[in-house]
Amino acid sequence: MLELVDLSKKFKQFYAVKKVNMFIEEGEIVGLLGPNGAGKSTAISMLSSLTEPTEGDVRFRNASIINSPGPIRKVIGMVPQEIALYDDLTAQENLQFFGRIYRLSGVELKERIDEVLQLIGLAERRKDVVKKFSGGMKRRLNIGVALLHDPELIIMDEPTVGIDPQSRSYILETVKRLNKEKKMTVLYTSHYMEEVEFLCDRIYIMDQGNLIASGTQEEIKQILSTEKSVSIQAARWNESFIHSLQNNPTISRVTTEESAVTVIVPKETNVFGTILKYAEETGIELTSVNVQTPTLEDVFLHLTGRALRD
Ligand SMILES: Nc1ncnc2c1ncn2[C@@H]1O[C@H](COP(=O)(O)OP(=O)(O)OP(=O)(O)O)[C@@H](O)[C@H]1O
Repeated sequence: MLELVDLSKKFKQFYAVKKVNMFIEEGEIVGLLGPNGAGKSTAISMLSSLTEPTEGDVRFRNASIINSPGPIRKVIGMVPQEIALYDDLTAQENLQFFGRIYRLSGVELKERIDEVLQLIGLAERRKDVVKKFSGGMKRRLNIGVALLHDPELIIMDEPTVGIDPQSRSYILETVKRLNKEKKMTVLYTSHYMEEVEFLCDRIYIMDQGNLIASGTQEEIKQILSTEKSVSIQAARWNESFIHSLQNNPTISRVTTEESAVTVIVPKETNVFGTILKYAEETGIELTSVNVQTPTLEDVFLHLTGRALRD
């Protein structure tokens, strides 16, 4: 359906997106994962024909969109990162306003608004002004606007940032439903790996303008097939314990969080004895030591040396 070919965007001397190649097939949910500043918004702005690339091409159903963006604009629904709604209008009035921009009117517009309000779970709040809405409700209405013209392809730019868990899971379930019931193709960008793991058939991972991994979840996790990650939990940590782990040559990475320390070691290594020994030497009371199946977060850490949410 959509193909990005050696796509680049340069701002002065700085590449926000560098030679990115991607494809999206009809009916897929594709995830674009990367930390803040990775280049996700710039990439989707080019693939939806809002920004012109510096180099490369975007092909929609085998035709370049650079000089003829008409066909993609007709079928695309874009959910921007920033909420674009009128605070003093009701949910329904916002949908009417944006519906007219999509050239919908009369019975068709009314039916589309009814369907969208059901989909985003705001039918009962249709007559309330948006300024009374929670952040999550505004996000849902923002998604509703992009669904008004019944797009074939919807692009969502971090649609769950800064909202309550309930709205977040509502949005994730809605995306799944749109894909399953309406066969909508979805490109979902996020810096939350668990969202992408939950939703997506295939995933692209970007960092600093570059595509650093792509494939199904299983394929991406294969990158770590020679390593395993071990999660260590304790009530308190001390620096000597962390230093001992960092100085151990078989441990390739140590990540410290409040409640857990994670180490990456070669798959065949038995690291339990070493961890117990360090804990004893440094007076740490361990509560658990577990080998974990790798997550996309681990893969990102492995490829870049940084955590996804740094
Ligand atoms: N118009 C612009 N002029 C100059 N630099 C820009 C412009 N737009 C984006 N950038 C830079 O390009 C890089 C990629 O930004 P982009 O917004 O695409 O990242 P992102 O992955 O979407 O991250 P975020 O989640 O923070 O939006 C950033 O370093 C950003 O500062």
